[in-house]
Amino acid sequence: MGTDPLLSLQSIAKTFPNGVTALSGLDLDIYQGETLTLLGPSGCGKSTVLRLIAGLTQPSEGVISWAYPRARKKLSVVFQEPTLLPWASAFDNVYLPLRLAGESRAAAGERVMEALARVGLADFADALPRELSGGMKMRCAIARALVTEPALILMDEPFAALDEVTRFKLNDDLVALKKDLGATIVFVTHSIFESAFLSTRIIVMSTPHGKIIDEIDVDPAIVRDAEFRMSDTFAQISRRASRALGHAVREEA
Ligand SMILES: Nc1ncnc2c1ncn2[C@@H]1O[C@H](COP(=O)(O)OP(=O)(O)OP(=O)(O)O)[C@@H](O)[C@H]1O
Repeated sequence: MGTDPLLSLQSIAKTFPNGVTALSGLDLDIYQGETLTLLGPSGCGKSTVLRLIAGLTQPSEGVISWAYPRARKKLSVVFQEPTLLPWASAFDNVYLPLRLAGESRAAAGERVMEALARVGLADFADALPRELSGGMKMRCAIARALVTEPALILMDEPFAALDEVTRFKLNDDLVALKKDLGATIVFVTHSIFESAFLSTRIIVMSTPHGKIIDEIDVDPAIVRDAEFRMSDTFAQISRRASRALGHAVREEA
């Protein structure tokens, strides 16, 4: 991890036109190569942070500064819903961002197939979304996010709608992908175990206004495998996150 942040959110406030203040006075640095999770109760502002970073909404106050101007262009977002085009094949869904960037199908083909292979869908390039399971649809959405070779991947509860076994599998796959790609990941989740498994840093947020109430560093050198899930370290991280989350929910009550 470098010492200079890839991006910095400084004194960020976000008040929506209906008067709801989702965030105020938020300071957060995101470092190159980390897997940062934003963990917190529903409504504490996690998605708003992600949407601000993605440029899908603008802060009411404060600034988001990037290490280099191109960095903000090299990001991809994965949402909870895979949002695939129902009439298009897995190949064409993954090709979409390249098509929108003006690339021909032929020129993009190899990269599309490579992205599908990375998520284990090489044999399903011609399948329509309705022919894919929930987990495969999400893999396809991840392949679509990877195909542009982003430096930063923003993931908003991507596995929340999946059953636990599929979720574990996709967590494992994300760790492998991350090792391969080295991209920076910002991951929003409600799940303590998911955050403990994936993260190199956990930011625990609370209501009101997205207050950061704990920050948990997890050694990036830890191998995130089945053994890690059973380890004391994993239990310690989970306990600390759980305690912080308990405070977050009590503050809310
Ligand atoms: N477009 C919007 N207009 C008005 N209020 C909004 C809008 N988007 C979010 N909010 C409000 O801002 C607050 C933070 O919402 P946000 O979706 O960021 O929380 P979250 O932590 O991601 O929640 P969840 O885990 O349920 O997705 C909530 O009170 C929400 O109702």
